[in-house]
Amino acid sequence: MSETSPQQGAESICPPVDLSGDAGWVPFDAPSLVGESLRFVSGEPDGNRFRVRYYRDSEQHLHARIWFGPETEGPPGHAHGGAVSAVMDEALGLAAWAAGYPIVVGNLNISFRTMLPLQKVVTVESRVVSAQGRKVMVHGRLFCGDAVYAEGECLCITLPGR
Ligand SMILES: CCCCC/C=C\C/C=C\C/C=C\C/C=C\CCCC(=O)SCCNC(=O)CCNC(=O)[C@H](O)C(C)(C)COP(=O)(O)OP(=O)(O)OC[C@H]1O[C@@H](n2cnc3c(N)ncnc32)[C@H](O)[C@@H]1OP(=O)(O)O
Repeated sequence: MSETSPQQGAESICPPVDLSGDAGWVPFDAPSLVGESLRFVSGEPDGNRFRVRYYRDSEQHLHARIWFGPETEGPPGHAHGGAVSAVMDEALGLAAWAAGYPIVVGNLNISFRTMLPLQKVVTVESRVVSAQGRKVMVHGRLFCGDAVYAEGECLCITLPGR
């Protein structure tokens, strides 16, 4: 039996993708706000899983430009629902942090509206829609052009003492 190298069968790294923002968006430095812990989604900006860049618009709303790579596959040729959920978890939770609320996510509801083809650049837009006591509600939508792939409602709970 011939030996196989761990490299054999590994997918090669996909070429660069354009994650630039819309006119008027300003790059948002997530690690400077929340530290380096967001590696699950944002940790490999040149890899084959997710590639993410965050921006804020002139009204300070957070936007994410995201490429779903081949390693996010669920249904053949399309993104795994957990991959979409992970992106929404990070992007909507980060939107609360960016709005000044030190939170963790307590509840996240995702509606998967359309299957998301792999190797597509999409946008997550988010809005902090309410803040009452420790509860901060953030809504978001993952889309490209007219195609909406997922919508999310994220209940964030502020952490006392932070
Ligand atoms: C990701 C690192 C997190 C570490 C945090 C530390 C430092 C933070 C630093 C950086 C963070 C960086 C980035 C953040 C951005 C994105 C990261 C992605 C987001 C995540 O991936 S984050 C991980 C997943 N997340 C969890 O791992 C949470 C596990 N969980 C808990 O840690 C507790 O469960 C907690 C704290 C949520 C609440 O616990 P608690 O004891 O402090 O407060 P309590 O239970 O009293 O709830 C107070 C009021 O919220 C209502 N409430 C609570 N939970 C609810 C629910 N599920 N549905 C409906 N209402 C709910 C109650 O009903 C009550 O409401 P009322 O006051 O009206 O009665």
